[in-house]
Amino acid sequence: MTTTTGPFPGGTILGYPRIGRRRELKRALESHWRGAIDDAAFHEAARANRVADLERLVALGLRADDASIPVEAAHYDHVLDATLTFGAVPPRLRGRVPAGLAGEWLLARGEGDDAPLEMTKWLDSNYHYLVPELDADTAFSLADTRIVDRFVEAGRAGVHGRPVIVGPATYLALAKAEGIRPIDLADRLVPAYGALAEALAAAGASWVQLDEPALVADLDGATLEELQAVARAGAEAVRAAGLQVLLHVGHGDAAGRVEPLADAVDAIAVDLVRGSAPAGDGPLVAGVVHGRNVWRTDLDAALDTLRWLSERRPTSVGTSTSLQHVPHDLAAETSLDERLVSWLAFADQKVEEVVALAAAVAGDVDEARFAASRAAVADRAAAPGVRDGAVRERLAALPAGARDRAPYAERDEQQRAALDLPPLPTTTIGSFPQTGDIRVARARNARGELDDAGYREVLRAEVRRVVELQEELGLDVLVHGEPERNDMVQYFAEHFDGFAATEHGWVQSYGSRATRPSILWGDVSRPEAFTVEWIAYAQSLTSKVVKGMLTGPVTILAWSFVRDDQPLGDTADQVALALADEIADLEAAGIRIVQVDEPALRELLPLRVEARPAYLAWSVGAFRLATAGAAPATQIHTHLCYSEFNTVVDAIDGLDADVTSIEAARSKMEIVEPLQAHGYGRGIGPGVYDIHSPRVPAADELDALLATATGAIPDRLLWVNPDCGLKTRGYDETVASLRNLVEAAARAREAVAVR
Ligand code: MET
Ligand SMILES: [Zn+2]
Repeated sequence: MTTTTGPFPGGTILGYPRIGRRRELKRALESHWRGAIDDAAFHEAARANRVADLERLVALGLRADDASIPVEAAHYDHVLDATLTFGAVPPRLRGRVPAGLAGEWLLARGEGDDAPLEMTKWLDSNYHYLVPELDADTAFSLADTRIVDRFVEAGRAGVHGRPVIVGPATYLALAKAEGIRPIDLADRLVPAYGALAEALAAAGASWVQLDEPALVADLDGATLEELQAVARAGAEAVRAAGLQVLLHVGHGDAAGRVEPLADAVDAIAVDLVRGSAPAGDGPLVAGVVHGRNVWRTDLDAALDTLRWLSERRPTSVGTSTSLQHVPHDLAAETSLDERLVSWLAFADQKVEEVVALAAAVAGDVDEARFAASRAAVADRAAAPGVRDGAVRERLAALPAGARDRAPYAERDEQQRAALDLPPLPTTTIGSFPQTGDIRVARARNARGELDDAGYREVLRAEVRRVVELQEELGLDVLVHGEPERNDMVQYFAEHFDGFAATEHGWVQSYGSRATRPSILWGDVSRPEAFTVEWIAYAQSLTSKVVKGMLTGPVTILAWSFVRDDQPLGDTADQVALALADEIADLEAAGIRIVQVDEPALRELLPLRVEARPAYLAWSVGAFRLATAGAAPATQIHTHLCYSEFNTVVDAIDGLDADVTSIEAARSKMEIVEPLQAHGYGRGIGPGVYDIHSPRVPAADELDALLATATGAIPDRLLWVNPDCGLKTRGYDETVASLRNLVEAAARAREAVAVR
């Protein structure tokens, strides 16, 4: 049993996965959206999932009676929960958001002409939250009681829990607003937190967790002093209702950022995996168990830290962030290598680590558990594959210039001669619609009902269809369509040494969507070529040039669970060399253009300004290492999407790709101006077709976007392409959209020819 070492419980977690051990919440959401279940059935399924999780946390050893257990579990998104709780209806929907689930889905998913709230990545994670939309008329009140209701529900299940909500500083820092800075709405928002706290106090709550990760990030929308002032006001409003406040920052180094708030809160939860303890002697929840990665905690090292801290201040054991970023339970994995399993901890195992550490701090050391942790740490350090001599020697022996290609002018000349493309060449980003037939064939192949030869024939037929379609549409640079890829990272992980794939390791990406990140556990290399077969087959079907298609090192790291025993940059370089081998084989097979996608380049950008130059140096360096071996006549493309790239134009230039396609349609070509200002001098394809929507872009829309592009980018550099891959779209809308795109490019070509 854990004991209390301070005014706060001895051990806690800052949040838990909400999608359900078997993705029960996903199924409930999608059934409700389909109309297969009614509101009552949805609420019952969501309730059952929440209560099962609470019971699980108690069974794992968290105390049920002292606010150790966080109570949250949003239906769709925790930022949306705050939006609904405080009635922050987007101005464009004022007076039109129905009560209950219908209103929640309207904000989350949109309906007809009403777009949903925009979706953006949560801090530096791959989780997407719904961005609050505010304006000068936004008023806040306690408009929805879900936070209180869930606390009461937990009580009925025997758990005196700790309600969790995004704090006001972070809520406003992550919001967008028309005509006003969101942070300037704090005076209106804070009293609503007070009202919520009063309702929670009336329901019997003792502690409230305010999540304020914005305090450890450098964000454009507010200064640190402003964020601190708003966070303080929020905490004071909650305390005024008689509740105790746990301020949770997590997500990086809180030292130097939260000290001024110490007197306004009752405990601070910080990330000690990525940061250090803030100064002071106030109660700390020491986040020594990593909430964002899947490695087993080194319990000895963690206990040392905890003992040192607890001699100086009241200290509880915690996770570095919510556990929502890791899968539920390692025990669900039946096909992972046993040795690898012994090095890992998913959410449930991390809860057990917290409980064991809390007991140890209180003097009750579970020797067997500590011994097992020690053995795992030692075994992992020495295991074959974790360090591969050949990979390490190759990296250590990289010649000077291993990251440099020939000067662009020389490449450009050779590529123009080799490729013979028209001005404003048209292309796509790689994937074509993943049809139901392909998915069924893949599933049947996995179950052994369709043999490998049969599966390959289904895929080859799809490649034929995609090549024929592109020829018929008149695209200039063709792709094979990526039918063989379930996922643009997992497919690479499956073909590289040093990676493992899980069976049930789902992590929520947004709403009902989850991904299954691969685990990068060892030194990475590529045993044999794996994309060449598909690209070369596509090239054999056409006289037009077919682009090879690879996923870049940064994106492979960003969308996997990555080893924590060496710098990320070293791991990225290993992946880069594996990709370089693939590029060499593509060239040898006669492929003249290779695209290396880096959609996550911006996502991994550190939250703190001071850490950004080092990140950009290694990430850009890894891309260059992957591509520098290509012959000058081979055209290297890259593709960037999912983010606002305006702030990293230098890094985009640093990639030294010959052609960069970049998401731009929804932002109306916002990126072209910074590129122009920078004097960007290589090929660029700002996306003109927003593939995130089923809408077919109309001719005049495409003409307008292309006019903006041709106005800012020299004709000889401009490419015409969609924003991103087409794999989530249907064939009908894809064909219609690409037809319009090719026609618009032809019109733009004529217009630039007469200038
Ligand atoms: C998220 S970026 C996707 C790029 C990939 N080549 C595709 O077309 O699907
Ligand atoms: Zn993309």
